[in-house]
Amino acid sequence: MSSVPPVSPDPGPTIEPVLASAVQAELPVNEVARLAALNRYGVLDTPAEQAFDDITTVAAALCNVPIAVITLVDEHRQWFKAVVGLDGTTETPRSVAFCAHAILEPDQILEVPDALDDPRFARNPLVLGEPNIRFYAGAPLVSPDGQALGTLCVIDRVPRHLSPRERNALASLARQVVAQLELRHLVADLSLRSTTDVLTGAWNRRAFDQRLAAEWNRHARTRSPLGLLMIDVDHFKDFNDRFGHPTGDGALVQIVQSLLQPLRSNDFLARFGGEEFVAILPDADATGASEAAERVRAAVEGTAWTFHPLTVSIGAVAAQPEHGIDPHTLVAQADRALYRAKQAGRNRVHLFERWN
Ligand SMILES: Nc1nc2c(ncn2[C@@H]2O[C@H](COP(=O)(O)OP(=O)(O)OP(=O)(O)O)[C@@H](O)[C@H]2O)c(=O)[nH]1
Repeated sequence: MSSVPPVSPDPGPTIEPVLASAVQAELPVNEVARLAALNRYGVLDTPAEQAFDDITTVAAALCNVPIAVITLVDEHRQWFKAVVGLDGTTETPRSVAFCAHAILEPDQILEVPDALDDPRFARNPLVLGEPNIRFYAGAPLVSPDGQALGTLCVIDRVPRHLSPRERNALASLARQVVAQLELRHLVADLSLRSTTDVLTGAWNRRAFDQRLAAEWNRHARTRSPLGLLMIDVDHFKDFNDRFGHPTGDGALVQIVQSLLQPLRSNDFLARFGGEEFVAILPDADATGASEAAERVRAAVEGTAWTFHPLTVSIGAVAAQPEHGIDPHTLVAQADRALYRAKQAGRNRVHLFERWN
């Protein structure tokens, strides 16, 4: 065996590899507000939707390009809400995103006729490799408060230009993307308002009915128990009479905080009406429901009240699938148990146990 290392063959003249590297866009001056506006829409990582898919389809057809994308520029990535012509791609790093450059000028379409001729993009990995971008035009998606959230962009693998009509059409479609985002945001907001109690911020009766129906179905499907607490503030009329209705309103707000504090994150608290609240306790059997009720009762009793101490009485109940009851009966039984707790002196829990 020789200790002399083998002589490597002459490598010949060196060829510099063309290294892909992106010229990163600067951050917009209003980046914090821009990201806040984007997050307000709650659109990131949502499933595909026909209305957005339709817009990219129309954009690709109008501009006669193989690729069109609705892309939203998140903190470290651009995420695609809708895409034509890029199978399976849902996001790329922000560092290589053309759109990260486009959002710097919210009032203009960024048009790159030939990426290989543009020092910002000539060595971009999306140009030198898949999807081999040569032409790019991105119309910023500008929210009503002036934040550029991302772009509607059209892309080709050959150099080209947009005609003035195509530019106008692309800008119009970008406005339609924002209109769709606004519409969805408004609907979500309205839906939240219609299920929230204005005074306390707790879920309202409508939300309770919906959640009880959903939890009841789950309870029947998984054959897991379902607990329910009916909670009523004690002597609240006296409190109102003594301190006035507005102070009573403040106390109801404080009560909701006390009621929520011992509940688990998947429990559901709603204002049933007036000074009565209801909590749905998924998977809680009779023992779990009465223990949770006692924790809730104690939390209210232990609250540092602003005006005068308040207590609650609680009717607790838990359904097992073999009980063969319906959700209305569950609520009625919790109400009966609450009545018993009131009769027994208030500031206490009564567990409903007898089904037959
Ligand atoms: N401030 C305020 N009071 C409310 C609200 N909703 C219901 N109430 C009051 O809650 C009181 C309920 O009175 P009652 O049903 O007699 O019950 P209670 O005085 O709590 O007596 P028990 O339940 O038997 O302990 C009434 O005075 C209602 O006006 C509200 O939104 N704000």
